[in-house]
Amino acid sequence: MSTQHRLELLPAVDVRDGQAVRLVKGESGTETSFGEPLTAALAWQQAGAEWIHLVDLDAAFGTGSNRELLAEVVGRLDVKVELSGGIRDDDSLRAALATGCRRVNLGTAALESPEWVRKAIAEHGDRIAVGLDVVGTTLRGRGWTREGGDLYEVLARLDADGCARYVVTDVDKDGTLTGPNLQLLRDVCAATDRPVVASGGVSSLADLHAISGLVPEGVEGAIVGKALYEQKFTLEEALEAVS
Ligand SMILES: O=C(O)c1ccccc1N[C@@H]1O[C@H](COP(=O)(O)O)[C@@H](O)[C@H]1O
Repeated sequence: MSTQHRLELLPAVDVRDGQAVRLVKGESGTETSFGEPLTAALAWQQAGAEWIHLVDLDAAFGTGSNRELLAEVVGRLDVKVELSGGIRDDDSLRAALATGCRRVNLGTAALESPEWVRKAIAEHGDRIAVGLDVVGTTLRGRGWTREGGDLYEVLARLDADGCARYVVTDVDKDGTLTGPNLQLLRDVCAATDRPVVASGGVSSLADLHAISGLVPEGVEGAIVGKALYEQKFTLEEALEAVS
């Protein structure tokens, strides 16, 4: 059970081929471009963001890397950064943590390399989060293209390994502006005592109110992407709505 009372908001900056983009359901080829990642991240910082959720989509899809660009973005920001995409081995983890980001989010590695993730959690504590990207209750890895096991079995294993928090994405909601999967968030919170960051589907301030209602159950934060880029509301309004 959480003792925190205000939902944290994490504006998303997803980077593909050097550009800030939004995808629909994480499908490659559905990109809408929103310009320079640094410009987007600085705009969210200027608007009051405490966190930026920064994703290297090329690394997640295995189509390349934006490592230097993302390191530059983290270095130019004064706010906390959750960095993800393609962090799957010692080299990529070392490089990600060396950017100065507050924490990294591991996806595929948590499905395919449990021993390595256990070691990473033991060494880096709460600088490691795990992204649980799900369709129904089946996890997805490798750019959300490959099935990776049962959500609750993997969650139990990660809990036992000491994972500090989870970023839970309903893949079918992501980038659709159709509202978050509140039941999924409730179910995950009921299955773990670790904080949960909600991701996927936020479309309105009412959605943020609804996610805020789950803070007592263990939801700590919410990632907001397309709704901000398509100006469904401003970040200032969102921060006010969850205050
Ligand atoms: O955020 C997306 O839209 C996304 C789409 C497709 C794949 C991954 C995506 N984002 C995040 O990438 C990491 C997982 O990367 P990896 O599996 O560790 O290489 C995770 O945070 C996803 O939510």
